[in-house]
Amino acid sequence: MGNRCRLRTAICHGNSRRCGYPGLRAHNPPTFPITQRSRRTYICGVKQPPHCQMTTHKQDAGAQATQMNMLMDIKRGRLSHLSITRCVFNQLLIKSGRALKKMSNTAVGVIPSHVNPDLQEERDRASFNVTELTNIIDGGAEKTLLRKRLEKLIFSDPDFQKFPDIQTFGTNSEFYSATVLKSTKLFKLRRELKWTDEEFDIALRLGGQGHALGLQHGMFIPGLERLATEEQKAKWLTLAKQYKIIGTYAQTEMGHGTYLKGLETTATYDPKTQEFILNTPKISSIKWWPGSLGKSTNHAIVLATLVIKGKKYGMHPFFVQIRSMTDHTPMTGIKVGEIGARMGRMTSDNGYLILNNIRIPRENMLMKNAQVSPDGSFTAKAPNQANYATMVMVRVGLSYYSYQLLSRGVTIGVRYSAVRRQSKLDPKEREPKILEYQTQQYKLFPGLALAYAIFFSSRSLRMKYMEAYQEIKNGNLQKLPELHCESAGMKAFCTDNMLRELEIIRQSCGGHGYLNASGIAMLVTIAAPMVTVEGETTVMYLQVARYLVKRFANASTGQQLDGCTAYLSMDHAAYMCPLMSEDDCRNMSRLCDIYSYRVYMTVSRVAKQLQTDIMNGMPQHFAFNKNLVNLVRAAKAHCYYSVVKDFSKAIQSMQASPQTIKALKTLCCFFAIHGITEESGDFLETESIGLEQLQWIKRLQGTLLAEIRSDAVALVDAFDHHDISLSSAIGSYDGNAYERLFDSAQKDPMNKEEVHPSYFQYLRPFIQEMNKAKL
Ligand SMILES: CCCCCCCC(=O)SCCNC(=O)CCNC(=O)[C@H](O)C(C)(C)COP(=O)(O)OP(=O)(O)OC[C@H]1O[C@@H](n2cnc3c(N)ncnc32)[C@H](O)[C@@H]1OP(=O)(O)O
Ligand SMILES: Cc1cc2nc3c(=O)[nH]c(=O)nc-3n(C[C@H](O)[C@H](O)[C@H](O)COP(=O)(O)OP(=O)(O)OC[C@H]3O[C@@H](n4cnc5c(N)ncnc54)[C@H](O)[C@@H]3O)c2cc1C
Repeated sequence: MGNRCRLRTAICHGNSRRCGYPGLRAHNPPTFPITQRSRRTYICGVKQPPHCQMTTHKQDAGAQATQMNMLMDIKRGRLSHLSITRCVFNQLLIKSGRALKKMSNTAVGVIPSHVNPDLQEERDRASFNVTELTNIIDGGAEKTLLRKRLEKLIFSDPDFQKFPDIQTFGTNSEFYSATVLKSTKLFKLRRELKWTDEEFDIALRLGGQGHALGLQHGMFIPGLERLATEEQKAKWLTLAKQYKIIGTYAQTEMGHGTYLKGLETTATYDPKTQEFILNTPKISSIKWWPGSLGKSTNHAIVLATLVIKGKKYGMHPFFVQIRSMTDHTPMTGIKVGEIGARMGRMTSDNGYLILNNIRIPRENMLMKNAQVSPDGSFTAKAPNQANYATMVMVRVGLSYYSYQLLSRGVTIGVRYSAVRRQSKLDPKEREPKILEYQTQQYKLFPGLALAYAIFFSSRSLRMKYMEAYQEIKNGNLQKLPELHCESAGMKAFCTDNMLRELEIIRQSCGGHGYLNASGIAMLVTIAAPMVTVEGETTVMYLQVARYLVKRFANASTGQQLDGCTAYLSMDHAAYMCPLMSEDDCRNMSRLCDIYSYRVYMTVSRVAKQLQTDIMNGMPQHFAFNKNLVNLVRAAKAHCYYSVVKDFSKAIQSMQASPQTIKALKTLCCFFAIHGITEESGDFLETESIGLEQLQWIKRLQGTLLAEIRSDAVALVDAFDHHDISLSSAIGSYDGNAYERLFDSAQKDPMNKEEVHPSYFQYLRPFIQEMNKAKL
């Protein structure tokens, strides 16, 4: 109601005493029932003066002139569109004839075709060529063209164009249907157009959030590729790749997600029938969370503890049909469904699965790594952890996915900050863009730098993964421990920091950041589970720490280490902080040395403490638990160092113009020194830097914020996210944030009717009752 009054105030040129909101307090509410006829003449129970009663009373000349002036103001862009409702405007149209109608179309619900001048100004001042950086991110100019070609194809489809609105306003069920439609359309296009894997990957990324059938390509197909024998692949992988079957990866249970040795689902071998009998015997053993399971899939890779003649052989994968291929109903003995509403948008139909004496043929155990022969003898070709291969792949993928989410978020935050004006810096000047405030830069630029850092580091991880995967496929598991450490560490680092920065960016958008239409709120909720899925952050950091402590022990015996822990075997005895002056703080090689020393000290201290505790008689698991916080600290330090190093190396080897290199170097340096200021306690405590160096670093941080500020919009433009992928009213390429916000509000189903049914059901009787009451 208040809003309505405020709107009237705006329309009446702020004459609030005559018809507006503050005047309300001076009036008594009407003491008669409000009828359809009388409704328009009363706003908040206040009888409106004639010039505000546009549809019910004849306008006088003055009121007409007022409306005409207002329309002219709107046309010139002087009046905030937020302050005009479509309904009031329609009333104006009826009264003011064709000439006015023409003008009004440019004002309400119509998004200008030009780029917001405030954003254009930012683009004009860029110090480097944005397209060049976009090409680097895409992997070359021809890849950018390929992406754009796919964008054009996919986003010309009205169903994809509608998707952002369904995401913002649809019910869970509508959103789920839209994601099924989206997945099936992309799958069909892939077949019809014979897309390569690369083209399909790009298409999936462009498709934005929510793929009901995402697990098909996310884990089901990769699971079959990694866990099935050649014979099994010929049978099922082909069906899966042709979408003749739709599947998921069902590992987590209600009682256990992290501790895989604790899984309670059993696959008991029956040599008489040569079948496995699958059971989820207790409430805690119900499969719980698998994506696409709730409503979409008809098959699953079910991870279960193998039992032969009463003996347990650890977790193994089984190929199970869960729904009928004719009517999609659950197979006999299976109960399956959705697990319920969750935080934010449900980007997949996560499900539960109960298995009650489900018999599957012996051949349905995925036997690449271990076999059960018809008589029930068990043989393993690889350690049981080889069955974790699908998870390693997804962890690598999630690191890159963190880049995608964060780069979208920071695009929204930076563009919005360039078009939003608020408060005063110089009292004589107009209100500045909020991007001018140093504190705003401090909210946005760590996320911007992190997005680039994650991009380059996850790209490097992907390359290492491809190399190692080829060897692992051929049975050489030598690189597996390091790959596990790096993928677990990057997954934890990227998702954890990405989520933190996204929430800060959301807050940097003020009130609008809380609206779904902003796009940033949605990104935060989509990012939230990423810290949990595929290995919870702390658990993953502890896997890294375990590897670091082992490698430290190796290095202590004089072994020369290679790979990501090589620094542990370097001689650090003569370490001195390499920063001799403030200028040195821009030297990436010196900053990397500081990081390397900090990790070395953190790892060595916790490793020595563990050793002392064990030597003093503490059982190993107790000693480990007593040092968990410091172990996680060591793992985080290791990961930060790796990412700084990867980012810096990528720039060193980059073929690009000096201007682009300079912009990236500034960002990389900012990323490194930001990490030091954030954890200055650790850096000081380990004597990686001294107090004086910290002061230099903090001073430089201010300078770098100002340097990045002038290129901030160009740096986010270089990500080149399509407006449909961004789904953001405040972060679109044209920067017409207010018009898009208003336009979006008009699409809210709540605005379909002028008066909500609850008014007639509850509010009107209540108001009437209150008006009849004596006191
Ligand atoms: C877009 C969004 C898509 C989202 C999709 C999400 C899908 C999912 O979430 S699927 C479910 C994912 N589930 C998980 O990630 C479970 C997490 N838990 C685990 O991975 C394991 O239980 C873990 C790593 C914590 C512990 O492993 P576990 O074997 O039980 O015991 P642990 O004693 O720690 O390790 C034994 C050895 O295996 C090694 N190891 C552990 N994991 C791996 C691995 N993945 N690869 C290679 N080696 C491994 C350890 O380093 C250790 O080696 P060593 O003995 O030489 O030190
Ligand atoms: C959106 C979403 C999608 C998912 N999709 C799938 C899917 O497709 N397939 C599937 O199988 N699963 C899926 N999962 C499940 C997911 O993989 C698990 O939730 C995840 O692995 C974490 O396990 P948990 O829930 O058991 O957490 P828990 O392990 O119970 O974690 C709770 C807390 O305990 C702590 N903790 C646990 N163990 C240790 C330890 N050893 N040391 C120190 N601290 C510890 C953790 O740090 C955390 O703080 C999905 C989950 C979500 C949220």
